Amino acid sequence: MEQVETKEIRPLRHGVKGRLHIPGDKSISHRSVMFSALGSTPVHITNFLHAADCLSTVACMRALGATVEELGATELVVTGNGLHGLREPACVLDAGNSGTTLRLLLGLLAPQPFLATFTGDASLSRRPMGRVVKPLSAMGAKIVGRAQNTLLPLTVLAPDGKLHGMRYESPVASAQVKSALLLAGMFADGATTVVEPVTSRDHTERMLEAFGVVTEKDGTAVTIRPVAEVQAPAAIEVPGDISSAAYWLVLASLVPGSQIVLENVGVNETRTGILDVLAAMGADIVRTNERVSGGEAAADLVVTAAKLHGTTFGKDIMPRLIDEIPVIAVAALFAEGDTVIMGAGELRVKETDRLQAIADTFSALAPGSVEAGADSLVIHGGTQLQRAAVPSYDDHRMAMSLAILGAAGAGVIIERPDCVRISYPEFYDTLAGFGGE
Ligand SMILES: O=C(O)C1=C[C@@H](OP(=O)(O)O)[C@@H](O)[C@H](O)C1
Ligand SMILES: C=C(OP(=O)(O)O)C(=O)O
Repeated sequence: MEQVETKEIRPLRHGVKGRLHIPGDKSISHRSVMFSALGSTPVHITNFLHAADCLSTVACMRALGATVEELGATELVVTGNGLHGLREPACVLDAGNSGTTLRLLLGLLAPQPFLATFTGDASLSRRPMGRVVKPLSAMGAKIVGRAQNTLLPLTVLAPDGKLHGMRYESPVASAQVKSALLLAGMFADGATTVVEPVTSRDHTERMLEAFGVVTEKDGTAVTIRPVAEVQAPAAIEVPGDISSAAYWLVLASLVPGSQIVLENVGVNETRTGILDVLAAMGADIVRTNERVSGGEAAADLVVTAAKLHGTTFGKDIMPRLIDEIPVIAVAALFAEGDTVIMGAGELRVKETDRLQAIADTFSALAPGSVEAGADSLVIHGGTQLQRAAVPSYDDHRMAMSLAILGAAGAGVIIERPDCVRISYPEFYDTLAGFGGE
């Protein structure tokens, strides 16, 4: 029988204390390298997220002709060959586990006068790409692939002339869809507008502005016009990732006696849904040292343990906390009363089906604690916990959320734990520093 790697997380015996550096934001790190590759002057990127997903983006951009120098693990200098300077890659582009790499690059490569083929890992090969291929094809892109051009492997061919700008009403609130179309729209023959049901994270719009490209916002609609060139900034400082800070926000809230300071966390309001939900649950989180860098807001977050109670939220806040649902579900498990999460269907098409994964693992660790619907979860707080072995589903956010559940509760054994390398390689070391291993 195949030996499955496991990691045991023990219950913490005391509160967590101290100051933590939070690794760079994943979304902003991807964009910093992609957009710098479109300029013609060097961009010095600091606090870059040195994790597998962003390294997939670095490898793809190198294959497309950009120069990426690594001054250190989290410090890069990226130099492009101008807006029209990407070149045909000599190899297949591997997006690994990263939906952001694949969807944004489909948009960026759709207008280019060359061929590129994408592959990815087993998880990415199951995720839906029709949501970007369909609108890009309507703009004139030629993208072919498995399952009627909706699944990896996918090949982007040179289009016949320029793509056509268009107005697209997206059925999903997705920054990856929006960003793919805005990037393609830079090279189109007219304006491109993306309308979302609810506004998704706006890092693309903010970083484009730092590159001298203005987008126009009108409600949930964003418009980009054709661009002749971009002016790369000399430097980009990536703030800490609130999606990584989320694990410590929940752990310190749950374990009595805790107080920690999470340094330099990105608090762009399209990302701070978790702060609003935890506040509604009674958490004690205070922002200090608020500042803005490169158009992105950041702050230190001071978290003190508090008694949490259940809450209800739905689709309007979902894009602002989409990746934090697994760890919010952990907070709900320790809260008093029920938490109801609605409009969360997008979780079914992430690295794994996260609604099913939460339902199955919580049922093993706290039998009877969760009911999953088609796009909803009800979590019964205060359910009796037990130690058990549970799979990570090779999903970094599931592995980290389960580790927090075990550390704050009765312990846990995580099968296939190493997927945390996707977004937070030092996660287990940090948890061990708190006594959780
Ligand atoms: O644009 C981005 O950087 C991301 C957008 C979100 O995905 P969707 O666009 O699919 O919602 C999020 O889940 C992902 O982790 C990163
Ligand atoms: C969904 C995620 O990322 P991506 O879509 O880039 O794979 C995530 O990090 O939780």
